[in-house]
Amino acid sequence: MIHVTDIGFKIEDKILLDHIDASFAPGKFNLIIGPNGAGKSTLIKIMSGALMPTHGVVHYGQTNLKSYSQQELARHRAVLSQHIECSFPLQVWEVVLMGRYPHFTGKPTTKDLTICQDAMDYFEITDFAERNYESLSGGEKQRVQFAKVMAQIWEKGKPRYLFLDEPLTFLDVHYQYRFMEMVRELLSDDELTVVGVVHDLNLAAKYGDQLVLMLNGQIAASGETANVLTPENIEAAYKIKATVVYHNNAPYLLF
Ligand SMILES: Nc1ncnc2c1ncn2[C@@H]1O[C@H](COP(=O)(O)OP(=O)(O)OP(=O)(O)O)[C@@H](O)[C@H]1O
Repeated sequence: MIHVTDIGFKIEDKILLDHIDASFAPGKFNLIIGPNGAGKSTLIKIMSGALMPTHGVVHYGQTNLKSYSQQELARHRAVLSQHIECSFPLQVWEVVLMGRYPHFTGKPTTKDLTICQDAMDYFEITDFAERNYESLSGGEKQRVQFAKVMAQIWEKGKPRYLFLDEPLTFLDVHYQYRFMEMVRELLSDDELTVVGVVHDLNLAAKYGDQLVLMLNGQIAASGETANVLTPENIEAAYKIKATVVYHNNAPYLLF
């Protein structure tokens, strides 16, 4: 469980986040939505420990995020962001192995290598394990990054935290849905807490259990998907009229 209490963040006089209170439960697909510039990535950075808030506190379970060492944090939480460049030539399996760096010193153990193989199998990239990472397409690179971050927190039996900042960038529609399904499957482990940012409101409607709608650095609405994705909330946040229809008991938006 992640608890965010009274988080504020400002740069000089610009307030990026203002009085953010939220909780993100394990075993649920928690998604943050909101228009460009609303503060979604900034909140993800603060929750993952990449940015220090100006105000407020983040807890993983009962533990204040500030009390983790960098290495301990890296063993518990992984972050997938949209920046997927690699500055030197590596084969795909070597990129995935980077996810295990917080877990070994010197040489990877057999367990590390097995985990990398399992993660590559899970994300269906084993066929190009020996390829030069830079030769892959944008979508293929993104799948390699998924395998890397999951290899980082693969082991069950302890609380783990996964942050996904616009993970669907570069993926075609097949892999967008496939990836959301894969995260859903991973959530059968109720020690895994996932918080993701997505722009596609229909993907949020289909897969999100709990949504947080951000606007101007604040939480405009939060809770169960159907209660957040209302025409009123969508118009207030995105300045666009939407009709909500229901398909298989899930809301679907028409614009
Ligand atoms: N270093 C910075 N200096 C000044 N303003 C910043 C800085 N970093 C972010 N911002 C501003 O803070 C606001 C929130 O940015 P953030 O990236 O969190 O938004 P977002 O909701 O993730 O947006 P998007 O959907 O476009 O990715 C934006 O207006 C952005 O321009």
